[in-house]
Amino acid sequence: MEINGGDDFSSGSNFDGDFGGCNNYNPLPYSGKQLIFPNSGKSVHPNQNISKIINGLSEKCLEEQPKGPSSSTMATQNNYPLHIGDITKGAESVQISLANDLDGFNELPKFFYIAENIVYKDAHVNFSLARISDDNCCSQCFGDCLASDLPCACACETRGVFAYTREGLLNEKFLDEYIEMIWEPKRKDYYYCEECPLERGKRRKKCEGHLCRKFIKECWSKCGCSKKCGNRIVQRGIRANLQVFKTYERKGWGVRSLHALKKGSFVCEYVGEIVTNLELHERNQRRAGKEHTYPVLLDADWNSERILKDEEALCLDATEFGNVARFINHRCHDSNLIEIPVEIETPDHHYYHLAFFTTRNVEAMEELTWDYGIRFDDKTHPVKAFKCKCGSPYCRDRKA
Ligand SMILES: C[S@@+](CC[C@H](N)C(=O)[O-])C[C@H]1O[C@@H](n2cnc3c(N)ncnc32)[C@H](O)[C@@H]1O
Repeated sequence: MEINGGDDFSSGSNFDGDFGGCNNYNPLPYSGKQLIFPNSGKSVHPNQNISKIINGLSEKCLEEQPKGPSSSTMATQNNYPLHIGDITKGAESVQISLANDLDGFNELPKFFYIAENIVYKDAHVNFSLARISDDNCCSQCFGDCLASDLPCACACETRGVFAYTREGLLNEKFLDEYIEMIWEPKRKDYYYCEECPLERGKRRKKCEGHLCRKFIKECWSKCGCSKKCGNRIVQRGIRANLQVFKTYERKGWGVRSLHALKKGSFVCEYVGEIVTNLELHERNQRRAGKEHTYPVLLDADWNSERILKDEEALCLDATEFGNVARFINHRCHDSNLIEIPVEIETPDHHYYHLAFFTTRNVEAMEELTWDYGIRFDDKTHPVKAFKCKCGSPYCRDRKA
C-alpha cells in the first residue's frame, strides 16, 4: 500500500465557504468516458456532464460559484471561525461537518464529493453477478448471518470466523493479528512481482515488494441474508459523526470524530476514482511538484497472478473525486486507523474496497490518522514527500 505525498498544504486552491461538488475546474478529462458507481450499480452515460451527475448538486453549485476572479486566485482570509454543517450535501447518510477554529485561512482543495468509488476509463472492473459462484456467497442464508451457530460461506475468507462481532465491531483477534502484520511485517508477508506493474516502463525494474493482506468478505446481493445482516458493515457506509477540521500542527485539514469510537469501529472507506496504474503514472507526471495527490494502490492481492495486465493493476485516486478519507492525515506507525481490503461485489481481488477501522479506543475530537506507508527517503518518486509532522515517536521522516 502506498500513498503519494504532495506539496505543502498552502499549495491547495482556495476555499470560499462552500464545498462538495462546487468545483471551478473543468471536468474535461471525463467527457466521453464511462463512470460506474459500483455499490449502487448505476452507470452514467458517457456524454453526461460529470458535474451534473455527482450528488446532483452542480446546478446549485454553479449558481454559488463566486463572480469575478476564480476562487483559486482569491484571497484566502475569510470567515473565522468557520463551521459548515455537511460537506457531503447529503451524499452520505450522516452529516460530515467542517470546522476551522484555528485561523481565517479556509482554503480547501477543490474536488467532487462522492460516497462511492467511480471507474475511470479503461480500468477493468467487472461486477457481474454471474461471476459470483455458490461458494462465494450464502444464497441459503436468511436474516442475520452472525446470529447463526454455523458460519456461512462468506466467512471462508476469514478462516471460518466472521470478521465482525454482533456489536458491529471488528473481531478483536482478527484486528490484533492484522495490526501486528501491518506494524511489524515479516519477509513472508511481502510479495515481489516477477514483472512489477508499478515499475513497468520505468528505468528501475525491480519490484520493491507489496504487503499481502488478508481480506474481509461481506455478504452481498447474491446472498440470502437480509440487508441488515451483521456481515454487511462497510457497504452500509459511514455511521460516525466525522468532522473535517483545521489541525493545530499545520498539517492542513484533518479528520476527527465528534464522539468516542470503540476499538474495531468502521470509520469510512477510502473513496476515489478507480484508475489503472498506467493512468496514475501519467497523472503523477502531470502533477509533479504541483499539488496534493491522494492515490492508493489496490495491491493487496497482486500475488495471485504471476504477471498482472496493465488494466488489472488498479489504484484509487481521490484527488478530484473523493470522500472524507482524502482529509485523513498520515501518522508513522502507531496510527489510530488501519486500512483493510474488503471484498463486496466481486471475488476478483484486483478491485476491492479499502476500509478504515480504529486500532484502539479513540476519544471524541481526537484526530484520526493512518500510516500512508510513505518512504520519506524515496528520491525516485515523481511526487515529493511532505515534511512529516505526525509527532509519533516512531516517525520515519528523519529530517522532520
Ligand atoms: C491525504 S492529504 C490529507 C489532508 C490534507 N491535510 C489537506 O489539508 O487536504 C495528504 C496531505 O496532507 C498533509 N499531511 C498529511 N499528513 C501529514 C503529516 N504527518 N505531516 C505533515 N503534513 C501532512 C501533506 O500535505 C499531504 O500531502
